[in-house]
Amino acid sequence: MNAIAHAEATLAVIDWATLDERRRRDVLARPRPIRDEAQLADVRAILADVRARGDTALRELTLRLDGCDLASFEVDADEFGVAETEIGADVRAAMRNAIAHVERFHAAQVAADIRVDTAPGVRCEQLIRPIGRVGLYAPAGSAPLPSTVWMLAVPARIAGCPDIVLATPPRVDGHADPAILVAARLCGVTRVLKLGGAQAIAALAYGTASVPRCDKLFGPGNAWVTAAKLEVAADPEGAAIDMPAGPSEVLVIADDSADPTFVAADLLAQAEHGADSQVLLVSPSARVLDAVARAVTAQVAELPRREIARAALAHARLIRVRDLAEAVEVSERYAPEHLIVQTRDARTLLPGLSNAGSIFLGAWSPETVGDYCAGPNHVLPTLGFARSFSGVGVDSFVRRVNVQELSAEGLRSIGGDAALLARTERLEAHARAVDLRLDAMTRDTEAATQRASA
Ligand SMILES: NC(=O)c1ccc[n+]([C@@H]2O[C@H](COP(=O)([O-])OP(=O)(O)OC[C@H]3O[C@@H](n4cnc5c(N)ncnc54)[C@H](O)[C@@H]3O)[C@@H](O)[C@H]2O)c1
Ligand SMILES: N[C@H](CO)Cc1c[nH]c[nH+]1
Ligand SMILES: [Zn+2]
Repeated sequence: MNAIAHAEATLAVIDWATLDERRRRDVLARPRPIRDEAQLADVRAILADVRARGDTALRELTLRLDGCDLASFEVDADEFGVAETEIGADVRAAMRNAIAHVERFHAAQVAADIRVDTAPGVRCEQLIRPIGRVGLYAPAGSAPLPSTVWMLAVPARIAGCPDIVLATPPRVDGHADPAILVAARLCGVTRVLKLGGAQAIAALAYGTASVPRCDKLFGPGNAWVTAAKLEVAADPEGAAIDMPAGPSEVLVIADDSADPTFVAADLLAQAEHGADSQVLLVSPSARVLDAVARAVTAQVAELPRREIARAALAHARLIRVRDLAEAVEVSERYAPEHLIVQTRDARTLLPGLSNAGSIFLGAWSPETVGDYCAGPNHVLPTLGFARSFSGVGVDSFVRRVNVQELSAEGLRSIGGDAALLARTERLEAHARAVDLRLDAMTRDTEAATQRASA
């Protein structure tokens, strides 16, 4: 192990070849997003309180956890108006550009209804129907994230969701972050509630006198938000959720052609999100690993959020592998939220990569552009869920409704199979629902034959 120690942070290079299987598992392990049973108990108490006492509980929790006493959670026209004056024309223009790119990418995701005759007279359809009311969450604890507003609201609107509600934590002065409000307006979201944490999720999932109950909840958040989302998703009376989202993650694969200052900057971009951000560099080049470690240590000192970034760097992993094929293996095994490939011909690695929320190819594709304005979504699976979940997209906001319409000919052709298969499962009532109809058809045919011959 080659350690580059500095006063602020120690970035140690781990040699993958020297690790046994158990150590490899430990190196790639993530901390549990929910700290312990006590934190889970807190979240459950908040959910139960909001269910039992509605707005009164919300008001008390908002005072205790966000430090402000709100008579109403809803952002009114005046507050939207003030927000507009606080955000410069340049920022608004950049938001408009970002929203346009995100719209362009997501518009291409729209799926069409399908209609297939699987056998003569057996018409099968799949209709795409938007979810009725969706609840979006834009984090604003340690840093307000207006970009999350367009990443959620744009696909919701493209999907055709008729009712979009946004929740975001209030500041101690009782106002919502102005950039979040401007972003909401630009996306056509007019209902914004100043609620944060588990209490926001409880209100959106169960409804209160002033918060409408939503069918599905979307968006990232801290451990309280994530735990609350998982709880309401497991409750049949709660709400569906997009995915379990945890702290931000980046894994960079770099070869000896990579610019260490670019790689360091990309690692720090995720590290500054939170002390629990997951930051990994995998490279076959000892020189690059050492140079990146030095560049990280130099760059972090210049950052306003350096203490947060340093806390995340304390558990960053710099892994030396045999070659790029082994780097791909490590990345596939880790399944990062973001994967950055800074190698000579980055695209050649793409066929071997599938366990990642979002992939950034080449030196000119910083992850930052994906966070804001390239077009794809930034609400992505973390915690290894990139193995089985996709990021948010238009399909997250719709349901596929199946339709089947059979003619008599259609039922004649497949009804016998259905009845036989039902009896194989010992489900007699299922079989009879078919047989009754086939018998009726036979009787009708016989009656028609008799009439014709009379
Ligand atoms: N995976 C993704 O796609 C993605 C995208 C963007 C952000 N993120 C992550 O989202 C997270 C945002 O977290 P945040 O904290 O900045 O904002 P947040 O809005 O998620 O949480 C703030 C709220 O947490 C609640 N809270 C704080 N301390 C509490 C306590 N002790 N008990 C109960 N509730 C408490 C408060 O009500 C507060 O309103 C970060 O971890 C970031 O990495 C993930
Ligand atoms: N990187 C975050 C997702 O992990 C998204 C984000 C928003 N703003 C900046 N970054
Ligand atoms: Zn980010």
